[in-house]
Amino acid sequence: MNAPYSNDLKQSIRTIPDYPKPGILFRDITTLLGDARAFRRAVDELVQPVAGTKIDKVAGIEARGFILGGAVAHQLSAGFVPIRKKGKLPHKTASIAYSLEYGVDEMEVHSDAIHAGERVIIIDDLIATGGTAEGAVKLLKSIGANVVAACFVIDLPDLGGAKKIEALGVPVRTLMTFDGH
Ligand SMILES: O=P(O)(O)OC[C@H]1O[C@H](OP(=O)(O)OP(=O)(O)O)[C@H](O)[C@@H]1O
Ligand SMILES: Nc1ncnc2[nH]cnc12
Repeated sequence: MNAPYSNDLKQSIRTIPDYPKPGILFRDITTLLGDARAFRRAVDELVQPVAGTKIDKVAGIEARGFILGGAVAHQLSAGFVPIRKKGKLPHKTASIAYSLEYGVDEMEVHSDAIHAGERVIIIDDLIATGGTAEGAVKLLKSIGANVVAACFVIDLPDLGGAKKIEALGVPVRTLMTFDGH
């Protein structure tokens, strides 16, 4: 199901040891974003599995999912829905607590961001434990979304996140994997 990726794309990711906590290998996409060809290629590959299908909205997860998700939404001629950290959205929200590889947090979405039954894809840069993406799936479903896919540039398969999301009935697409974490 996952798209083949070029070594070039994988090589455009920078790894920072012990950030933000000791023991974490942080996979930094700013180097991919700063490389025009890699950025375009990543967006094209994220779009490719759903191109030609009806996608009403792209939901991007703060913060790195905003950069990729905005570009994907534009390419699909879909709307964009921000899923934000607690306290940042001005109107009525739905919220959910979640845990991720290096912490716990709470995310929110505007309650009226989705019309019932709209077909939505989730975009983020990376899936690790899947806690963040699981929260996003549950949050979007709670406001009426039909979540048809969750798409990430990077999968850390040792942490099991992609399997967690597939178990919720949402297909997962990723462009590359990094073993270890
Ligand atoms: O699969 P998980 O273990 O849940 O981790 C993945 C999440 O962690 C990172 O975001 P982070 O919370 O660091 O936020 P940021 O994009 O604002 O830096 C990443 O962009 C994903 O959203
Ligand atoms: N290892 C990692 N690198 C970058 N972002 C992350 N989010 C969760 N785990 C991460």
